[in-house]
Amino acid sequence: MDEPVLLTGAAGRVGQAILDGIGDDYDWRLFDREPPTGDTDHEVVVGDVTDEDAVREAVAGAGAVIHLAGDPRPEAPWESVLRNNIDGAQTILDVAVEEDVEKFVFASSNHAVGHYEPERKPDLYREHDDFHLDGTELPRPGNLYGVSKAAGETLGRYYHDEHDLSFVAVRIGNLTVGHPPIDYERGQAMWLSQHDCAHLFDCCLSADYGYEIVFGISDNDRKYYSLERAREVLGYDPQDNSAEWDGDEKVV
Ligand SMILES: NC(=O)C1=CN([C@@H]2O[C@H](COP(=O)(O)OP(=O)(O)OC[C@H]3O[C@@H](n4cnc5c(N)ncnc54)[C@H](O)[C@@H]3O)[C@@H](O)[C@H]2O)C=CC1
Ligand SMILES: O=C1O[C@H](COP(=O)(O)O)[C@@H](O)[C@H](O)[C@H]1O
Repeated sequence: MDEPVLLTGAAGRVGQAILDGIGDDYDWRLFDREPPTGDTDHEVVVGDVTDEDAVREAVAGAGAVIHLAGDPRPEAPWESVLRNNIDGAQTILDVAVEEDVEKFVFASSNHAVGHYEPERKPDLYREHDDFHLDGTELPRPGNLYGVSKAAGETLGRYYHDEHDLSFVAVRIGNLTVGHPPIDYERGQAMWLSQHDCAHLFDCCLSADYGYEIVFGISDNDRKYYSLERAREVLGYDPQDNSAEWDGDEKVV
């Protein structure tokens, strides 16, 4: 991609994982309401994703947007997800279309489908269980944060259908850097390693697609999210698996 890639929420955990992995591979423009704490060689715009003027400055000339900025807390209150996640997503999608952005990558979440779990857990989190979600199922959010992520996916559907924007929602599992979550079966089922995270978002920038929903997890034996669509459409080829770890030690 010749044009800059706008990375919103760049100062956060997922943003850092992406920059650590593929920071040298694109011409990045970073956007966050928090100024970067360390030195960066990348262009930086500080602003709020609900501020249309700041968003326009950030989006102008970008070929693609990875939109991470938002409230990531599963327990976040409605006021916060309404503003930061739903209004923020609509603001930047609208500007992205006006500014002729080609691809829009949206950080959705496992919590958009969290209510498939209560009656199936804990078996669902174990290798022997064969229940899988594949991204074609209806959202069943497990909390208001999940509702905001389902709303972001639906906003993307609208901007794709109405304005032909290429849109992919990545339902990120549990990004944990260094090793999978310890003593947490749900987290091990949906672990996304730092390496696989950067690779997946790289795929989202390189592949051609119309509207997609994929799951953003590593190739964990315990997984109950299918990786087929991410493999087929994006060329995602995850290298990590929480089963290869015993606590914080890699044993395979
Ligand atoms: N970390 C994870 O395992 C998962 C993350 N996600 C999603 O990925 C995205 C990034 O998550 P993390 O990096 O973990 O969160 P984080 O809290 O570490 O980073 C979010 C960044 O967005 C910025 N931000 C928040 N609201 C903003 C606003 N209104 N305007 C401008 N900047 C704003 C914050 O300053 C922060 O730097 C979020 O949308 C989250 O919902 C989804 C599933 C799992
Ligand atoms: O969407 C998110 O999901 C992960 C995993 O959820 P959890 O409830 O099993 O911890 C969470 O860690 C992350 O903060 C959140 O943004």
